[in-house]
Order: sequence, then structure tokens, then C-alpha cells
Amino acid sequence: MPLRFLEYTSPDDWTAITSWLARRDAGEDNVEPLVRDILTNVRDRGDEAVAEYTRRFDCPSLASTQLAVPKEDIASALEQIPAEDAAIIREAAANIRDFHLRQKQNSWITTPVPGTTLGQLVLPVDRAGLYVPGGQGGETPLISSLLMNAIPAQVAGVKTICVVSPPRKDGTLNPYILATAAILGIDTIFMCGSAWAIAALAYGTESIPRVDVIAGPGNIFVTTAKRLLVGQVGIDMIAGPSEIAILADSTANPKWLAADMLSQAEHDPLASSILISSDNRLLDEVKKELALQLSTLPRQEIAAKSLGEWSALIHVPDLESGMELINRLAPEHFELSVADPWAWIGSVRNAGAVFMGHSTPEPVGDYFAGPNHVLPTLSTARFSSALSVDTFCKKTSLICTDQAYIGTHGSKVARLARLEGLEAHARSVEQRLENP
Ligand SMILES: NC(=O)c1ccc[n+]([C@@H]2O[C@H](COP(=O)([O-])OP(=O)(O)OC[C@H]3O[C@@H](n4cnc5c(N)ncnc54)[C@H](O)[C@@H]3O)[C@@H](O)[C@H]2O)c1
Ligand SMILES: N[C@H](CO)Cc1c[nH]c[nH+]1
Ligand SMILES: [Zn+2]
Repeated sequence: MPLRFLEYTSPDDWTAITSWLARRDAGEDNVEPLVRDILTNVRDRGDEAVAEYTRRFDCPSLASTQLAVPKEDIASALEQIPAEDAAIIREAAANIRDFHLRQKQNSWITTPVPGTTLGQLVLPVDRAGLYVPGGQGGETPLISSLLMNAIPAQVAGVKTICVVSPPRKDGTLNPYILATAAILGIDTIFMCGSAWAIAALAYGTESIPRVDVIAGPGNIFVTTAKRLLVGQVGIDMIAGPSEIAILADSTANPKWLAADMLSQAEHDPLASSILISSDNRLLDEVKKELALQLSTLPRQEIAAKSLGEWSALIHVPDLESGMELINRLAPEHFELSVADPWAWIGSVRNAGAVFMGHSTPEPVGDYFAGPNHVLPTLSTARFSSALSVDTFCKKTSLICTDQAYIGTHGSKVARLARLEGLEAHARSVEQRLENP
């Protein structure tokens, strides 16, 4: 099984690593003109265009009046899935809600000096649109993506939440998606996907409301549409192909490390799994384990491409150099697979999420623990953060001054205005000084 083996002994080795990984980001250029056409068509022709694309790509018989999932179908979907599965989804939802409730920011008001009250209102957006990927023609429903996008929006207090997802060939959505929506209390779902669904949410159509923020992962057509519509509508982020980087010492279990690397490799041929260690014996054993475990994976073809193209075992002289490399990589997921992970947490500067110690496999975070699994990729953890309640909020400043404040400070404001050549600004304040 082909897999890169690299040495990182000093920052000089970083150039080779970065020029290799930077190529993962290429490839959107060919898609952009196609997506621009789709956006224009949906903006001009609304539901008719959305239904036309859906018929061409997903469901040949769908009528333009059939885009909305009947509310009764959502309510009855819970009867179509096993009760034990519904219980697990409910438990995961409760954990995710509990975590996101802690993120909620309050509005605040302060009186820094007599005569003035200042503050910040934290307000939810009115309407959010959530994209739930089709997942292999609807056969692998992305339940967790719906939970991870909807719950922060609900905690933020968003009143109108619309879900879009591509229909299966028979004009239905997977019952697990509908049942998850029912568990969340969401009853507005439209059967459309790809760039036309994003366009419909951004512009609004006869049946699909125009929203303020669009969140949710998707393929290259979805992410290109989101990128082109920024400014027209708020977006969560451009979540690229999955990544995991692991820093391991000799106490780590090679079978576990290989399984963790494969957990992200199976997402996408462009996924990246990187193991960093100063223990050559461990790196060798993980390599053998990867070949063994890969051979029995259902998504072997995808995972093998990811391991061959975008994954690596990297030898470092010591854990300090390994941590330096992690901070340069700024991975989406970072597993600290060492004896005492808490001793290293102060050295972490760039990572989307950190998984602490041997018994914290990344999928616990993907599905169940509570933190959001929509995370910055492609090194953007250097400056951006996980999807959160904040994604669905905006902050409005509040300013209140009284006549005494204007009497004390008004002339300073007027002077600053005149320094900028803005006479009307100065007079606006002076009106209150001269005609109290
Ligand atoms: N980063 C994350 O948090 C995260 C989580 C889950 C999934 N993902 C990613 O989301 C993606 C999901 O992809 P998916 O295929 O399952 O679902 P998807 O809904 O994103 O894509 C399917 C849609 O794209 C349309 N499509 C197919 N070919 C097209 C073409 N040539 N032109 C225009 N549209 C076309 C299909 O008809 C369908 O409507 C994967 O890349 C996965 O890695 C990311
Ligand atoms: N690991 C993905 C984000 O990179 C999220 C996910 C969804 N389902 C399973 N995993
Ligand atoms: Zn995952």
C-alpha cells in the first residue's frame, strides 16, 4: 500500500510538506462557470429551475410543486426507524444541545461614565437554511450533519429553519433524515440539493424562503455556490475535505492509530490522515495495520486514494518538534495520543478540535460527545473556528447619551467631524448644544 514516509527534523522541512498539501486545495476552477450558470438560472426562474435541475440530476419524475416534503411525512418518519436508533439520535442531540447552550452569548449593557449607556445586543438571524448532503444517492444519510447544523441554530434562537437535501431517485428523502428532523422539531424540508438548492436559499423562490445564513457541508458544487454567494447571504464556512493529524508517543496502540487514520480517510479521496511520532517502530507497525484494516473496509477505494495521495507517516526527533509541525499544519482534527495529553495542551496553537489521550477517538466528536463536527480545514484553523451558535447570531451596538453628556463631550465630537471635513456631522451635535 503506497503511503508517504517523511522526516521533519527542522522548520526547513516544512516547505516540502506545505507544497505537497497545498495541492489538495486546487480543482474548483473548472466548476465555477457551471455553478455561476446555475445561480443565475435559479435567481431568474425560481422553483421551475430548481425542479428542472433536480429532475436532471437526482429524481427524473419530480414536479416543481413537489419540492416541499409534506409535514405529515416528517411527523410519521419516526415510525419508520427502529426505536433504539431514535433513542441514540435523541441522546446525541441532547449532548450537542448541552454543549452549544454553553456557547450562547448574552446581550450586555454598561454605564462607563455618567450620562451614557452602552451595550451590545446579541440577536439571532431571522432565517437559516441548512444543507444536508445526499450521501451516495440517499443511501448513507448524514444524520450527524443535520444535528450539528440545526442545534446551534436552534440554540441561537433562529425562528425559521429550512432544510434542503437532494431526493432519492424515487422522490423521497431517507427516513433517518426525516426522523432526525422530527426529533429536532423541524418541519420545513425541501427536496433539492447541489448548487441549485444553495441558490434557492440565497435568492428565495416561490416555495423556498430566502434565508439570512446558509450552513452545512456538501460536495464541490455546494461549496462553490456558497463561496460565490458570500455577501449576498451569510455562510458558516467552506468546510473542505476531512483531515486528521495525530501526535503519538510510544505508549500509543498502533491498531487504534491506524483505525483513527482510516476513520477520516474513508470520507473522501481528498481526505488527509497524518501520523507524527519520534518512535520509528510505532510508525512501522501503524503502516502494517493500515494495510490490514484497509483490506476489510467497505469504502476501501476512497480510503486507499486518501492514504496514497494525501496522507503520511512523519518521523520527528522529539515530541516538541512534532507539536511545532502540528501547529504549522493547523489540522481540522488533532489527536494527542500520548501518555499525558494535558501536559501538552498549552502548546496547541492551531487546530479545529483536539482529542485528548488514547481513549478519545475522533468519531466520538463526529457524532456524540457534544462539540460541533463542522470544523475549519486546509489550515484555516490558523484563523477560524468550529461552527457554533455565533454562526447564526449577529451583534448590534447600543448607544444612549443624555444632554449632560452632549454638553461635556459634544464639542469634541464636532471638532473630530470638522477634522474630517464633515460639517453636517458637527452641526448634528451642535444643534443639541445650541438648542437644548
Ligand atoms: N466537513 C464536514 O463537516 C463534512 C461532513 C459531512 C460531509 N462532508 C462532505 O460533503 C460531501 C457530501 O457529498 P455527497 O455527494 O454525499 O452529497 P451532496 O448533497 O453534497 O452532493 C450531491 C448533490 O450534488 C449533485 N451533483 C452531482 N453531480 C453534479 C454535477 N456534475 N453538477 C452539479 N451537481 C451535481 C447531485 O445531483 C446531488 O444533488 C462530501 O464531499 C463529504 O466529504 C463534509
Ligand atoms: N468527520 C467529518 C468532518 O470532517 C464529519 C462527519 C460526519 N459524519 C461523520 N463524520
Ligand atoms: Zn468523520
